[in-house]
This record gives sequence, structure tokens and C-alpha cells, in this order.
Amino acid sequence: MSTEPALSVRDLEVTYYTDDGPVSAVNGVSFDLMPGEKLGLVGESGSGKSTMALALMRLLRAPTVISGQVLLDGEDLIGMPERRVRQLRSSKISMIPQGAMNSLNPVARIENQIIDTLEDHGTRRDKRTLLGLARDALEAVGLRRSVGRMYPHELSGGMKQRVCIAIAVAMQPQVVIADEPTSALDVVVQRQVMDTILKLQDELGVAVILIGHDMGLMAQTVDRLAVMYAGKLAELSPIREIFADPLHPYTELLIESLPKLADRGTFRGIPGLPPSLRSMPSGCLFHPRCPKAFDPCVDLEPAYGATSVRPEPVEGHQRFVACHLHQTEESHVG
Ligand SMILES: Nc1ncnc2c1ncn2[C@@H]1O[C@H](COP(=O)(O)OP(=O)(O)OP(=O)(O)O)[C@@H](O)[C@H]1O
Repeated sequence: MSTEPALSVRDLEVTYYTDDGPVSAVNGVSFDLMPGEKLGLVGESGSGKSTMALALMRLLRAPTVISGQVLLDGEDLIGMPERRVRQLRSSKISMIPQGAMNSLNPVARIENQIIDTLEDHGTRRDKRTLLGLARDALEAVGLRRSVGRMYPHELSGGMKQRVCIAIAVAMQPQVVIADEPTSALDVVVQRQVMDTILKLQDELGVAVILIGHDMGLMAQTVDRLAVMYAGKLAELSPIREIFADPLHPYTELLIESLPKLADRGTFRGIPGLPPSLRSMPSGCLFHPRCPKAFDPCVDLEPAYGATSVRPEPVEGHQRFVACHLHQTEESHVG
């Protein structure tokens, strides 16, 4: 496997300009996504996960301001002319957006919607070949080729979501961002849709960013997990290590809030609420809710970086955190 990241994000910031003033939804996020890696991204509602995904796709519009770097094969997506971004979308980086299945065009046949994506992103082939590619894409996600002739209303939720996956991978991109791809589906269909994504991920060697709330699903699915809180990364660690020994108290509480059999279904949430993005607390953004907060947390913002106190980890097992309980090397992020 190549050691060059498929995607490198540095100091990504996104500010929405609203009538009530600016909202800093993503605030200095940095990480590397390795080729073929499955990276999970979790965090409470409003923590900035979808905003980050849309920023990585350059799908946010003015008056939103994005800064930082998003390097894809050495090219920085931020600041790149829209024409070039359009060429890269779908061909190198694509997305299964939140609620994707509702975004299918109700009056267009499924195969034409896949062909549109192929043509939109520069595939110049005759209609017959394009039709073949579209039907291949449907087969790749476990649907019959004849589904191509159907309209969205003729399909179940799970089938529609598979079509969206087919559209996202039709151009064989190197990075796919899946924003809550299984929400609004029942549990059995959720598993089938997730298995489809994982099968394609494995076959195509594509790197996946899987966004969600479900820590249980993440535990079964991803290689590393990034935890977002109020627009910042709190921790990013390999999945095994993060569950065995969470570094950030917020990660610990997220894991503890998973229902356990022994608790007989008792639900333990995280006390308090995330801060308003318009008036952030001083110091560590999590300190008002943190059971382990101590003096420096109130005034001093912890730097996000690689942990430096543990024995040197093997390649790919580095852990990253922003917490005063852990010493970090700020210059090293990934
Ligand atoms: N178009 C917008 N204009 C202004 N503020 C926005 C806009 N979109 C999102 N926000 C704000 O940005 C913050 C981050 O929202 P975002 O949807 O990225 O969070 P999220 O973690 O994806 O949440 P969820 O898990 O509910 O999807 C929230 O405070 C939200 O209210």
C-alpha cells in the first residue's frame, strides 16, 4: 500500500455567514486519509461533520468561507478553479450525501441518472457503452441490471441507497465520503447497504470517510476513528486502541454511552449540551462538560497533535488528541 495519503487535510476552517453573524462550523481540522483506509467520523449533531464533508467536496457556496488545504494527489482543492473541481468530483473524490436517496430525480430512469454522472464528469463514450457502464455499476452494488429501466418511486429505500452508492463509485474515485449512508433505513437493510459499501471499498481499494453517530457500527467497520467536537477534532486513533483506551474524555463518554447488555438497556447520555458556535467557551471547548477538567482547561486551548508520551507507535497506529491530559507534538498531525 502506498504511504502517500489519498487525501491530506490541513487547518481546514469553514465559516457560515448568517444574518445573526458568523458561525465557525469547522475550526482548524487536520488529518491524512491513507489509500484504501476506512476512517470513521463521529460527533454529536451540529459538531460540523457534514460541513466538513461538503467542504472536502468544495460543495459549499458563498457567503460561506473555506480556508486551509485539501490535498488530493498533490492538488489543493481549496482555491482551485471550479472547472477543475468539477473534473475531480466523482472521478477522484465523490460523496454519498446525507439523505442521498431522496435526491434522485423522480422523473428520470435510474440508468440515465448514472449516465448523467458519467457524462457530467468527462466520460465521452457512445450511448451503448455508457449504458453498459451504468448497468455494470448497478450490478456492482447488488442490483439487477433491469433496475436501470426503473424510476426511483419503483424502488425500496435500500435499493435507492444502493443506486446512490452506484452513482458515487461509477467513476472509480480514490476517495468516497459517505455521510450517514444508512440513516432512515431499517436495521436489516442498514447492514446490507453497509456490506455493499465495504465490498466495493475492498474491491476498488477506495478510501472511505464514513460519517455517523453510531459508535457500534464504527467499531465493526472502520480502521481509524476521528471524534469531532464543536468544529474541532478531539481525537483520532486506530479503532481498536480508541475503544480499549480512549484518550479524550469526550471519546470516553461517547463509548460509555453505548448501551451494554449488562445495563439492561439503560441509556447513559453525555451530560450538558455542546456549546453554541456563536459563543464558544474559553480554553478547551469541552471543559464545561468534562468530568476530568482541571485548571489549564478553563483558559488554555489544548493543541491537537500526535501523542508523544507513549512508546513510538508502529506506522498507521499513531494517535492524535487535543487534551491537556496528554502531551502532544502539534507539528505532527495526520
Ligand atoms: N447553511 C448553513 N448556514 C448556517 N449555519 C449552518 C449551515 N449549515 C450548518 N450550519 C451550522 O453549522 C454547524 C455544523 O453543522 P453540521 O450540519 O455540519 O453538523 P453535523 O455534525 O453534520 O450534524 P448532524 O450530525 O446533525 O448532521 C451547526 O451549528 C449548524 O447549525
